[in-house]
Amino acid sequence: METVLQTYGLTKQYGSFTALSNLDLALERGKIIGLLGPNGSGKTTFIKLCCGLIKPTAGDILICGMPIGVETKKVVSYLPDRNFIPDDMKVNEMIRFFQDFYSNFNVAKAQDMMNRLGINPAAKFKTMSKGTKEKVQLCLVMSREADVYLLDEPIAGVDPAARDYILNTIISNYNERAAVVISTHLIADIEPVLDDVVMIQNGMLRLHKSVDAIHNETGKSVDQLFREVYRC
Ligand SMILES: Nc1ncnc2c1ncn2[C@@H]1O[C@H](COP(=O)(O)OP(=O)(O)OP(=O)(O)O)[C@@H](O)[C@H]1O
Repeated sequence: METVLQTYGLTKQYGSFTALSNLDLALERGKIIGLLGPNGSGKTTFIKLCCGLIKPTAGDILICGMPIGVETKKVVSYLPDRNFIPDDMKVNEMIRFFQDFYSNFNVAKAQDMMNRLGINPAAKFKTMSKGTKEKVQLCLVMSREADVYLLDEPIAGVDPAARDYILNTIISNYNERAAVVISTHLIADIEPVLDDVVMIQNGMLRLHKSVDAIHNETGKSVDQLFREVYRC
């Protein structure tokens, strides 16, 4: 399987605090990868580094063989852990904005996903509930034909029925040449769609394994293993 995202000795310090330490990771195309770890373990830091929003203190990241820059931003689709749509913008305006901004944005796909989720394209963002806002933003991000999707806590506020639809349809039906990285604490919900798991702790890589290997080697679910590894 071809590597699409690779890090070598990736380290990020905020002042004297080390948030990520010497991370060597290779993520493959065609995989949905759960990025797991307790609060403050470095998940968002990792995602922001891969998006080019912050710069590493040391180490390198290659996406599709390229260092982080303009070219990687074209092939990385990023869902931040906070709202990115201006309050007064309507959904259909945001779709046009994405269309203008990203050459790889598939308008029909976005409209279809939003239609299935019952989202009113004429609604202003500020009038929507927390969960609906998350759905709109995820639909936009997943409608880009990207090589790497980086989703930071994508469905924390979404109700369980919509969560199933999102996981089974939107996240599972991504471009098969891509890798989808999902940072989440909703492990039991997301586990059925995951291929691989990356666990980090105090900014260090704790485990990178396929979900099947975890099941076979430990007889445990990822959720059970997580609770054991990170027991307080
Ligand atoms: N801009 C910053 N300045 C200083 N410290 C920071 C900054 N951003 C993050 N940190 C620290 O780096 C560590 C990792 O933060 P990060 O947000 O990557 O964790 P996380 O795994 O995403 O956490 P959570 O699960 O709570 O979202 C934390 O200790 C955090 O306080």
